[in-house]
Amino acid sequence: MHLSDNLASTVSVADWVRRAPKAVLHDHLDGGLRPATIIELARACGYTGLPTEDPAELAVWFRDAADSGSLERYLETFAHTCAVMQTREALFRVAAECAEDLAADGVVYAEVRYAPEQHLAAGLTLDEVVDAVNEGFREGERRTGGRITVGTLLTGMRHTDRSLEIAELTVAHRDRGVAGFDIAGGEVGNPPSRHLPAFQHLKRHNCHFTIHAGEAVGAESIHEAVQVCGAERIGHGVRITDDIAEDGTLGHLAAYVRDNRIALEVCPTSNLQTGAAKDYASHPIDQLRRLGFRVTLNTDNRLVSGTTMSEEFQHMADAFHYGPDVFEEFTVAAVEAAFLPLPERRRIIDEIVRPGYAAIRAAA
Ligand SMILES: O=c1[nH]cnc2c1ncn2[C@@H]1O[C@H](CO)[C@@H](O)[C@H]1O
Ligand SMILES: [Zn+2]
Repeated sequence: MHLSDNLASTVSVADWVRRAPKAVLHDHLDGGLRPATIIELARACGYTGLPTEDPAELAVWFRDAADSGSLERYLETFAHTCAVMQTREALFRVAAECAEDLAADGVVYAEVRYAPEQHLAAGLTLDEVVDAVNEGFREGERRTGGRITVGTLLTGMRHTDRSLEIAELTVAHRDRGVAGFDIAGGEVGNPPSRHLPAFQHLKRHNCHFTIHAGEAVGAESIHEAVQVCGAERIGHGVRITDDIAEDGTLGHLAAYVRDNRIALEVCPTSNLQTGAAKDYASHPIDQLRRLGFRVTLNTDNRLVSGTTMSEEFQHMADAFHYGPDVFEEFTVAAVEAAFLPLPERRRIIDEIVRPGYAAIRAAA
């Protein structure tokens, strides 16, 4: 089946869904650019590889090209976005617009990730990349009048050998806009344990990290991420269902993940595109939430997956008849699992998330 028909740009989003306060923990900076910005940046830097110079066509191109049933092909599309994100100005602009776009969608807290090593082609240093992105996010927060708080996660790529360096970069920039670390990229053949020195460095420095696992590879990848590497959250993690019997009985790994409240950063539309799930209605998110897992709902890549937080919410509302209570649960779960100091998490939940959902219920 070609999945485009299911994809987000065709969904009609209810007004309350747009207004609902949201938190996103899993959103890639280089997977969420505005199409018109890519085209302008490509002209400015002389990149001639774009498949089209029409913004609407470009948006459709990304979504369709990524809609392949394979994670590897999904990831190929990032060559175009990374190509235009090589200067201080480009990184600043993309980050500022990211904050604006998320805030306009009702997102009040975001952790946005990217791989600094993919932005060195025009001569920036790793530190300059991180500074440019952070400054862009501060500018974006300002433009939204403080309606959103954004932290970043620095991603090491699974197929390269720079993860320790990126872990060191994370520690160096912590408390200055960087909230934690992540590992991403093709999962097959690149188990997280390859990057053990990076995780050990982060642990030694009491630094937060999440790992993409259980997307293209099954439960063994999640086991490594949690038990060998020590991940606090799991990117995707949907294939934890490999360790859950038909009748809902949990195996030891699934029980460990649930009972330790290890958050799953679930991204339904992305899962449909990469073949990690068949369709929205059979997506394991509902089963996982019923079994008591700490489930969070995320975009993964707004451009590449043709989605937004509101659209992910709406797809789940359509598939599982979720109302405000379930979205409040997902949002509180996300803030509880955020790489933020506990008082700050509590403030966002008590002062923004709970009152926002109370207002939605009162208006219904
Ligand atoms: O769902 C995903 N699984 C694995 N890797 C991903 C996913 N989405 C994006 N990236 C990879 O992460 C890099 C840094 O942001 C992107 O360039 C892309 O290669
Ligand atoms: Zn991802």
